[in-house]
Amino acid sequence: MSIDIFRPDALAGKSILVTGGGSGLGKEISKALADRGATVHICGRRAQVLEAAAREIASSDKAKVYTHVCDIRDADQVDQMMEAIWSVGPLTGLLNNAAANFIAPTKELSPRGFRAVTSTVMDGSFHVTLAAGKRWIAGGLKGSVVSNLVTWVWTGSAFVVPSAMAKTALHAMTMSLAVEWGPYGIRLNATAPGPFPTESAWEKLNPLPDTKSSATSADTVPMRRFGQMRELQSLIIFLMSDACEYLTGQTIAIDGGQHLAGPGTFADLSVLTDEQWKAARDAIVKSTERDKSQRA
Ligand SMILES: CCCCC/C=C/C(=O)SCCNC(=O)CCNC(=O)[C@H](O)C(C)(C)COP(=O)(O)OP(=O)(O)OC[C@H]1O[C@@H](n2cnc3c(N)ncnc32)[C@H](O)[C@@H]1OP(=O)(O)O
Ligand SMILES: NC(=O)C1=CN([C@@H]2O[C@H](COP(=O)(O)OP(=O)(O)OC[C@H]3O[C@@H](n4cnc5c(N)ncnc54)[C@H](OP(=O)(O)O)[C@@H]3O)[C@@H](O)[C@H]2O)C=CC1
Repeated sequence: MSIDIFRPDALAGKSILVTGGGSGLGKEISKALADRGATVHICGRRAQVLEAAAREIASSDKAKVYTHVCDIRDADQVDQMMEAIWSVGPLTGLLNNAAANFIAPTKELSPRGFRAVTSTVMDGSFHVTLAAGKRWIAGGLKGSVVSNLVTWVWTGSAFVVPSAMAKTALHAMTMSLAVEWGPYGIRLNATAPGPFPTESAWEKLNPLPDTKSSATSADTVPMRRFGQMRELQSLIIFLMSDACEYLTGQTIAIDGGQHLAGPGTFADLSVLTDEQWKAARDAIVKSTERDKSQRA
């Protein structure tokens, strides 16, 4: 079980927008931010979901939580939301967390299917980042943007191609704007979580129990377990805090090593017994001795 190393006031005075904060990881992260003293704004397309989430987030503390019905694919709606937020007070942080995804053979995707994912993940996150960034720059304010990405930004992934493409675009945005907006004191970082099961993601990525992918299995993770919410919460509290002001442009994997344990590596040998390792060594020594005996 991971421990909580943060003071209750670690984020006092911060005001953070979590897109897609009404469900899944966004809601759990919002709770952690509010618990550390941040004012939290959450947005999504479903008013009822947001209201229920706000009650949960606020109940964990005397937190200030604001809800905004906003489809981030629409830049005008995003701008109206930002005006409403700034009328309460400027943001200090933004978590790009809202996403759309589903598994599908790429050859079956229609243009609308492709855009359903990319317009949310890439366009939507860009609209929100730009709307916050230009207000920070105009006001001479610092800001911290964190985007929840995925390890496919390094590996790609079959059968979720629009998501892999759009998340990789945000990885590029993170590196690019870290440089362009660094002089204004605006930091951009990203997380690349491994499997942290949520209802919605598992419905879209794991719809058939008998054909479960290794991507959503704990067996393929070197740590042999799913991520714990506390672990992702801790990373994002840290990135949103003033503890790491020199940290920018980075995408940080938090996946128990899963993306490093691909089939092109020897990760699967971790199941070998001591006896099998001894037999392997004996076989290698034998082959080396044969090679040596043939040398001049
Ligand atoms: C190790 C684990 C890593 C996990 C990493 C990442 C995880 C995630 O990001 S999980 C996030 C999951 N959450 C969501 O997806 C929530 C939001 N999702 C949605 O709103 C819907 O599921 C949506 C993506 C389908 C978008 O909804 P909407 O904008 O209302 O779009 P439509 O229903 O009108 O559909 C548009 C278009 O897409 C086609 N389509 C939908 N589902 C599929 C599918 N399973 N396969 C192929 N195509 C699909 C649909 O047919 C429409 O196209 P047309 O038929 O051409 O009109
Ligand atoms: N769960 C996991 O294991 C992993 C998740 N991630 C990433 O973490 C993030 C959260 O995932 P998770 O919590 O599992 O998924 P959820 O589906 O629970 O969360 C997605 C959220 O985005 C919101 N959303 C979707 N489309 C829009 C839109 N157009 N405008 C505004 N809000 C929108 C949804 O609300 P509404 O439908 O009401 O609009 C929902 O609250 C995603 O970026 C995902 O890619 C990355 C790696 C692993």
